[in-house]
Amino acid sequence: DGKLFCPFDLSGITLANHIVMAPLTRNRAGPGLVPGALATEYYAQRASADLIITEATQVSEQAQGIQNTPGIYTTEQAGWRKVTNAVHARGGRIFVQLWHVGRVSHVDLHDGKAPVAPSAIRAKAKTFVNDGFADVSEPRALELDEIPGIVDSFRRSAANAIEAGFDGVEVHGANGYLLDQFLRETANVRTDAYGGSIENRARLLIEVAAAVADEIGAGRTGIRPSPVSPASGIVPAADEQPQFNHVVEALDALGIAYIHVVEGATGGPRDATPFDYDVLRQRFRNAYIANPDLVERLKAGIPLAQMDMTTLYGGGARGYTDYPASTAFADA
Ligand SMILES: C=C(C(=O)O)c1ccccc1
Repeated sequence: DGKLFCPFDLSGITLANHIVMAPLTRNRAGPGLVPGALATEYYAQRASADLIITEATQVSEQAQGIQNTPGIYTTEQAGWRKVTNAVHARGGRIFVQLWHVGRVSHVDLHDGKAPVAPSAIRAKAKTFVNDGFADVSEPRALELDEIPGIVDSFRRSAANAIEAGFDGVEVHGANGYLLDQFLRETANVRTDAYGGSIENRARLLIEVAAAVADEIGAGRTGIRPSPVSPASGIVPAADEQPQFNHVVEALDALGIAYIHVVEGATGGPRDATPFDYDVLRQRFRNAYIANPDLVERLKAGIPLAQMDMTTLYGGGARGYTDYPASTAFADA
């Protein structure tokens, strides 16, 4: 509809186009779970999207669920500043996606301690630890008095994000991770204020969103939900509409900048809708990894490079920073 390359006002932040780089886990964090040595180049190469949402970034040690994913809860992890400076130097904007995996984790990442969850219900899912796939571990239910600490870890990480130069944060409320686990009857059987009804199951997500918005401003706060996705062992209820109607209404009341909805299954088939999302998703999702200059290619109608599926997660420059920008512009 011709808006793709038109400017866009995101709560006072003027974006040059309607193209956003989606959060993409790449498992290349360095020791101390700081952004990897190549992260600055990787994100700077893709700054023309004008808004980048980083890979999921954990808000505490407890929040980690896969090897080599970065954090933003220690002083050392303020190393993100190199990334934000490089993206800003190219006129781009960048939000960090704040993540707590909850039960989608493994005891080997937590010195033998059980991962946490709304209830002690193990996900039928695998994670990647010790350089291999393994079933996620049996979680323990969070005590009621631990929940304020979870909210606070998001609040503090949001403050760290602004300190590190990010333009805002996206709270990861999707894909079967902690905040999504609380939303689901099949993962959350609590009988306290955080379970047993639509409002109670949404309480933690809304408290986190409110704390982040209070800390850094609603206009710098986004949320990612995934209403019907079965990702990470989540079993959606037969009808998730009432639950997510409530979530969206409560988030809207906070005045946050955006809601970034996963439509259909994460990385899988979309719901039966009159619009074929699959073509768009394949084109933009794959393209973003393999085409650092996606915006320019789309503008000029230059064919898109295809991504190498074997170098998505972990490793070094191959399949990360070595995708070339198109030379067609040089000839033009
Ligand atoms: C953070 C992820 C998500 O939101 O799905 C993720 C994690 C591991 C591999 C791919 C994606």
